[in-house]
Amino acid sequence: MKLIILDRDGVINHDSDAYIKSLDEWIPIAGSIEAIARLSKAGWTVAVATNQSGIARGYYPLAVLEAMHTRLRELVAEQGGEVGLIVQCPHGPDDGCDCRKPKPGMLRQIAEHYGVPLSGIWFVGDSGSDLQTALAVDCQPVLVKTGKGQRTLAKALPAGTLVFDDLAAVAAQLLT
Ligand SMILES: O=P(O)(O)OC[C@@H](O)[C@H]1O[C@@H](OP(=O)(O)O)[C@@H](O)[C@@H](O)[C@@H]1O
Ligand SMILES: [Mg+2]
Ligand SMILES: [Zn+2]
Repeated sequence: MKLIILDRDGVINHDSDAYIKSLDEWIPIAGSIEAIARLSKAGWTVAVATNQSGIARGYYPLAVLEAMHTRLRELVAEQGGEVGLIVQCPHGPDDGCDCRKPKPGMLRQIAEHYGVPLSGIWFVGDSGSDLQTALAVDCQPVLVKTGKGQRTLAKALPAGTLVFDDLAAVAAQLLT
């Protein structure tokens, strides 16, 4: 199966250093919804792995997070595509969970859900933590320049990291 895993904030939707705390603040990055729909219609399974420590920090309730993901699914469905499994880590940095990136627990959960190995699967993110998460389970680290991507680019990247302007460019590469 053709599986790609996406980080959410800074890849699918705009990110903020003040967290994305409401449905109104959840704004898709130009081309990202269409990119997910294009991949999906071409037979790709598009999963999402997202840290959401704002839950643990009390910035927004789980219901708001779920409303954002419902909106994502609706927008992609309007383009004829569908979003696969969305996995989130609601924990804080000090909670010692196994799912908060750069730990690879969410990627492992997605792989187990679909019954596929993770090796070589593209994991698309905007932060260094996303790249480290990919490397931890032999995924292909992919950086986009949206969100925190430019900041991440300013530092050394792991060898072999693929870099694209945005998710639309990632999809264009995979669909050529
Ligand atoms: O990029 P993904 O994983 O989808 O989501 C990132 C968000 O959960 C937030 O993660 C926070 O990091 P801390 O969780 O406070 O270290 C900050 O980077 C926020 O700017 C950001 O909105
Ligand atoms: Mg991100
Ligand atoms: Zn967690």
